[in-house]
Amino acid sequence: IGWTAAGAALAVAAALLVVVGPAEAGPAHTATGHRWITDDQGRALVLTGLNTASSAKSRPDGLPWIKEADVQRESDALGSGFVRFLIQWRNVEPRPGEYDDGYLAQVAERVRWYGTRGYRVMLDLHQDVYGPKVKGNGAPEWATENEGLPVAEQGQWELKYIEPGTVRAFDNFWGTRTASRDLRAHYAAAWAHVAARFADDPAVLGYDLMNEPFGGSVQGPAFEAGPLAALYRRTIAAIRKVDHDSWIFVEPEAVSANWGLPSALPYLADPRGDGPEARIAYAPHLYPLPMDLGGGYTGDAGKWVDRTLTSWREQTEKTAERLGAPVLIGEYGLDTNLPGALRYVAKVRAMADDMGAGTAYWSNDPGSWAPWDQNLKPTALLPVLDRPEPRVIAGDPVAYAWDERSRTLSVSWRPAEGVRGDTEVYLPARFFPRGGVVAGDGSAGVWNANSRTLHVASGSGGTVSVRITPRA
Ligand SMILES: CN(C)c1ccc(C(=O)NC[C@H]2N[C@H](CO)[C@@H](O)[C@@H]2O)cc1
Repeated sequence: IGWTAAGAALAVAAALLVVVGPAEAGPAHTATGHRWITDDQGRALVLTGLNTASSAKSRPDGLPWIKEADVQRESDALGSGFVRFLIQWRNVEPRPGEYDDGYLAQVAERVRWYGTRGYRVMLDLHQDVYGPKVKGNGAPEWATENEGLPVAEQGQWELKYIEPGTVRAFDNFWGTRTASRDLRAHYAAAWAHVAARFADDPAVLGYDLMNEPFGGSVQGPAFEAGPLAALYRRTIAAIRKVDHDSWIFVEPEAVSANWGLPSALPYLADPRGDGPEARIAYAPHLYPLPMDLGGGYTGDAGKWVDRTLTSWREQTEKTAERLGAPVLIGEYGLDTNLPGALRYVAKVRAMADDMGAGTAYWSNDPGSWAPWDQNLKPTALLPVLDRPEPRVIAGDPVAYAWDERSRTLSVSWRPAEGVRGDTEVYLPARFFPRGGVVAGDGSAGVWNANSRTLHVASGSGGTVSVRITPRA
């Protein structure tokens, strides 16, 4: 059976695992007490942005299509403050043990384009289908041991993952078939080299260790709790030797977690410390398989998507709690020509707000998935992504939610010891042409027209709750 058919069965099974119910966010609440990624003033970060860029997978230079002006355009159009920036192992380590610091200098220049505009950057060592030698992207040829086994082109790109050559390359990478070369040592060392380069870069928030991990012949809990967790532990240790403070993001196996199935990823200790000192974050992707069945987000397909969202949230929060980790949805997205697509994106953003999770939409590459077309003109997706949202919250977030009907952004938090600065909320021009008015606790707010952010000071003690509406 095709991968999608098998996947559909899995996704339906996952959806049945949960009590029937919509994925609608409940009363706007976020899980207080759960972990947050914080800035150097101790404020909770609400990370919202795009994946940049799928084009890096195939370009020989391993870089995204953008120029600096495109970063400025995104900042003006979306007010986003976060980017998941794709980089390639083939460009980091073109020959075994030899690192291309010219490539990292090119990456650093693009990081600066984002950093000077207030963005935080997560570097994603990206792979799909292992690497170019097996018709994928990511790994260098010298690290691709497919032993001459074939990889036939497929109508659906995902099916290349289960071609003989690809499975063999993954098995030899993970060392689960024979005592092959320790390619995992190279992978951890490559990350240490990247981390040493960016450890002191104020714009780099952290590192996404591997995009959508795949276990080859070993799947599910045996993979996640086995070779995947072992590689993560090895890589975390290597990074922490050169970078004490950056966040380290770990992903579950893609073919289960993307679709709302459970992850068996175990707790991963951070050498920098446990509990509040740990800086390990959980970064799953969200792609409800019923969406791929062509019905978009309408009718029965829409109902199955909602069940998948409910299952996905339940499994994600279970795994994040086990890891003691904040959640960042590293990828979500779809072809916005599908029926109901924009309603789906809005629902994912509302769910992420309700979870207190960051989001990186897939992707910024011009086209039908993106907020801009091939001529860089805004698509109907842009206003759905360009929504009022906190950027930083000066304490322990209790809840935040945007209600389009009443044009009200509600934010509540508990001021916390040692947290300095204001709560800053982003107010897009389409809803707040002249900024916002604060009702409830907190100060009247100070408007920064450049960044389109309203800065709200909060008193001490108790819970601060504010409702922000457009200034007349
Ligand atoms: C069979 N396997 C292992 C598999 C199937 C499907 C996906 C996928 O859809 N991924 C979703 C998106 N993520 C990548 C980039 O990370 C995009 O190319 C996919 O659309 C991944 C793996």
